[in-house]
Amino acid sequence: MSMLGKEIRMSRLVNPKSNKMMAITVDHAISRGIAGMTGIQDVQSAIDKILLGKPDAVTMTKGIAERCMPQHAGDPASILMKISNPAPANPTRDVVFGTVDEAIRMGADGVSMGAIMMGDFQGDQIEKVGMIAEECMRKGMPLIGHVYPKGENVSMEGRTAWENIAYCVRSACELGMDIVKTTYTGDPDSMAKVVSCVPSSFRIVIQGGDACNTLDDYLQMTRDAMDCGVGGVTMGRFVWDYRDVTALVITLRYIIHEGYSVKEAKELLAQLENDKNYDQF
Ligand SMILES: O=C[C@H](O)COP(=O)(O)O
Repeated sequence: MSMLGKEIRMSRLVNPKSNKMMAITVDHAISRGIAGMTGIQDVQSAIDKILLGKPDAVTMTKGIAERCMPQHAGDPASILMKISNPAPANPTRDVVFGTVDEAIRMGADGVSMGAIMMGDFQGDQIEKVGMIAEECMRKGMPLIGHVYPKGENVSMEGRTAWENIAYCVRSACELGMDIVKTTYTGDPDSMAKVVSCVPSSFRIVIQGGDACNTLDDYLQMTRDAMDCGVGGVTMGRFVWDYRDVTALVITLRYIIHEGYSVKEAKELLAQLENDKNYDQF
């Protein structure tokens, strides 16, 4: 079977210079509600600001893509089509509500789905991922998994334990995903152990929201993750809750793709927030 479709789409998701992927997510409302998600209540505005910062991709559901992306049809950023989410009433079970065909029809370069591991619905989650992975393979579509150890059998501390993160990452690889998005363990040494548990061609990217309290911590986590072998980010809340979304997207892009240190990144961010000269970066 030809892998050309997957290869072409993957090449749009990953920066050729850095070999990292930088995606921003706006897919939170179904699982987290909308009242507390102030940065994406006006989702069109959030997407417009994010795309001005030139990420590689934006993760969203089909309905938001249909309504908010037509005016960005010429933008090089890819759509990652999120086809599942947990509902607040059942937080340990991702429910699939979209299809690979819809993602293809909307011009997406990847399908994104979640799986909550180490909980009551783990078997169901594994089964669904396996089936979507097979369909993605057949249709030439990369599959990005949001795979977290957040089931009933995991304590709050266990959600960032390297053993549990490594289990999620390894499972994603075994189930046929192309990229896994998961939680940062909290330090580069334990994250490097996670990275060592999958073949080097398998890409791990990290989320951001829960892990950090301050801007410094967030930038440092991103720098450390890139340095210990993590293959990119798919970040949401911290980015679109920031007072200058476009400036932070550009700053993260310079950490991820241009190798900026935290110090260089903070200088760039200050300059961008002051001058608003986004188009020069
Ligand atoms: O897709 C949503 C992610 O799980 C959350 O990303 P975030 O933690 O950076 O908001």
